[in-house]
Amino acid sequence: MRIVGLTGGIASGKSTVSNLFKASGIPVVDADVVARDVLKKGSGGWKRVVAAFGEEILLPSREVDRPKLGQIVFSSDSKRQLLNKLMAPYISSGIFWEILKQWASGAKVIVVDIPLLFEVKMDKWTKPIVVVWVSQETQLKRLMERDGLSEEDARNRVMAQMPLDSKRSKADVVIDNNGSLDDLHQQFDKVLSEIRKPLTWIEFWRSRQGAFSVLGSVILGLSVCKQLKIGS
Ligand SMILES: CC(C)(COP(=O)(O)OP(=O)(O)OC[C@H]1O[C@@H](n2cnc3c(N)ncnc32)[C@H](O)[C@@H]1O)[C@@H](O)C(=O)NCCC(=O)NCCS
Ligand SMILES: Nc1ncnc2c1ncn2[C@@H]1O[C@H](COP(=O)(O)OP(=O)(O)OP(=O)(O)O)[C@@H](O)[C@H]1O
Repeated sequence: MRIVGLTGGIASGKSTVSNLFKASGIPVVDADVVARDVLKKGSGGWKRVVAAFGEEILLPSREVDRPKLGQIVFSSDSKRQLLNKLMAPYISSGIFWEILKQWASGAKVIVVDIPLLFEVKMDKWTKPIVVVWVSQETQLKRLMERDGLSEEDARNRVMAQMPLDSKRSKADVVIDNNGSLDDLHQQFDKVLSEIRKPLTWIEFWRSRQGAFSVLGSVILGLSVCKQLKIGS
């Protein structure tokens, strides 16, 4: 099994590339989707975040007012770090379970689409690391167009992440997404051939995917035993 790390900056084009992986039959674990579930009303993450930020971040439905919480955390490093600290355990375990489910269903390659790959140290578990890179000018333009943000709000969100050039320097594979969608598709085809090659044994163990496979086998084995009530 190969766990591919897909990252970039906000609005750099990760979801666009994710959709190309899905269209090629490769399952994608989307960290943003996992993070949304963590904040679902009544969940453990929701309780911790509401306790820390107060009920003013809730809509009348008592679901989190996401734009409002975004405004709070993307304009204050300390509040963003607090949110990350509260949510990180739930996000990491959620990503782990999603990968395990895909692996148990026989997936040979799994892509993890995660904006904060380096920040949450998921880069240790993925190979290759694919970074979708754009210039900051393109990034701000697309972010403002897509989300209807002011330049200040867009810049706050961009500055809340590790600089994209730093991520690019840590990448195994860089997709330059400054061009058209056709240009992106051409680069994607090269990436696809790269990730379909099996990992060498050294890559398998060095990227901790060996450890993941052992851990996943133990957990799956225990859940099968529990279901069959073996050893009870
Ligand atoms: C603050 C929240 C509620 C704002 O929600 P909103 O719907 O407006 O934005 P959304 O979740 O779609 O995020 C848009 C993009 O913002 C960036 N982003 C999100 N959270 C963070 C963060 N903590 N630090 C830096 N960038 C972030 C990502 O590139 C993401 O793709 C939301 O971003 C959130 O819950 N963030 C904390 C969880 C997290 O860290 N998610 C990143 C997964 S690795
Ligand atoms: N090559 C391209 N040319 C023009 N527009 C693009 C290109 N790639 C992506 N876009 C557009 O730019 C915006 C951001 O792309 P996308 O949503 O894929 O970024 P993302 O990295 O997933 O963002 P986020 O971090 O918010 O999840 C979208 O509106 C998308 O349609």
